Amino acid sequence: MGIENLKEETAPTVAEDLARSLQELGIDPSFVVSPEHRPSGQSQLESPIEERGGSNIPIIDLAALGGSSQAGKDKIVEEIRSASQEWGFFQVINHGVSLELLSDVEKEARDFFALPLEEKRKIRRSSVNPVGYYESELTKNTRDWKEVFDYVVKRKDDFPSEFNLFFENQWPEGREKFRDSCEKWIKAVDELSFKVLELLALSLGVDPRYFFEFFGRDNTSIMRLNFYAKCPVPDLVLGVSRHKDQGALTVLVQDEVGGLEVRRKDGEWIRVTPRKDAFVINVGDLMQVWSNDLYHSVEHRVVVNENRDRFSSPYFMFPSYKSDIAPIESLTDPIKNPPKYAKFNWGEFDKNRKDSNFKRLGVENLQIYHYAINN
Ligand SMILES: O=C(O)CCC(=O)C(=O)O
Ligand SMILES: [Fe+2]
Repeated sequence: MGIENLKEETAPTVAEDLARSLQELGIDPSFVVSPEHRPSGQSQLESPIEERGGSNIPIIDLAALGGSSQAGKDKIVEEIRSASQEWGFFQVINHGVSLELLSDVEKEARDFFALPLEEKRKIRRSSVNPVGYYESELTKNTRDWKEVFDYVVKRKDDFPSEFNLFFENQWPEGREKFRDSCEKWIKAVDELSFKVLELLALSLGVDPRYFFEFFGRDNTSIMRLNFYAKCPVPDLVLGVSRHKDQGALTVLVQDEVGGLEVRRKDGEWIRVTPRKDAFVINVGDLMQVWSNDLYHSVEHRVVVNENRDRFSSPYFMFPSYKSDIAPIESLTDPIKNPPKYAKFNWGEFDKNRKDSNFKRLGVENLQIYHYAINN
């Protein structure tokens, strides 16, 4: 009995074991996701979705947008409405963005991320300039296993001073090709995102240009290049922890490696099948509010793997900081469908969220449900 007691006292706990292994691997423990949110093993996810009794994220062909058939266009709008309600996510093909541009930007991005850390850190994002390189982003107070490079279409010259922010692109020195590809890339994806914004407006039954006023020259949309290095402990960390995107919509490309997972209505995590010729689009928190909960901003996360690095590039469509956001009046009804959210200012919301990327908070950061009205 005495010997057993001794053993119990000296045997390391699971937590101590984990800490030791991480130290041996040189991994910062702040990457480790709490057990209930860890990825659930790969094998099940890789069996075809139909075999698991499920359906996958809809693929919508945009080819008819360029044609003259009204029926073709109406079909797209209907598919977008249905996907936004059922999934909050869809993929689009025949979107008109050049795949050559994508391969240029991917190659340049991979070369950039391969630079030594001290080089990349010369253009590091800060709490006052939210664009540039960054390697220690927190999602749900856990460090993401990724590196990012963020940039915007143009410098925001007349940015409201009370936010103590300025958006000034920081380009790595001597990499003209990188900068050139990035600039072409954001222009092309920005154009596509406006097309999708029009389709979303139509799908909600409002004027196709309804949302444009929020996305004038002083919009705060951000293009991101993501690099997820291969990881020796993919079961313990996430490339990005579960989260919802806070903007209007996100337009993303991913390479063939895969790892983006979306939480389906039944709670199951569904892997988005990578397609080089597709953009993955999801409606964000603002679309949820505008639609008065007809559409949902859905949780998603990124799983990493042991064997391959992964590249993705999301464009976050964010409005002007002056924008006030509230459910669209014509979609509400005082009796049958009262507004589910109080009006709030995008600038205050986003600034609060940006600050939480830098500070480790004991509580969840600001979410749209904090503006919900309990009818
Ligand atoms: O890399 C991805 O596939 C998704 C990234 C993402 O969800 C995000 O950055 O908000
Ligand atoms: Fe996201």
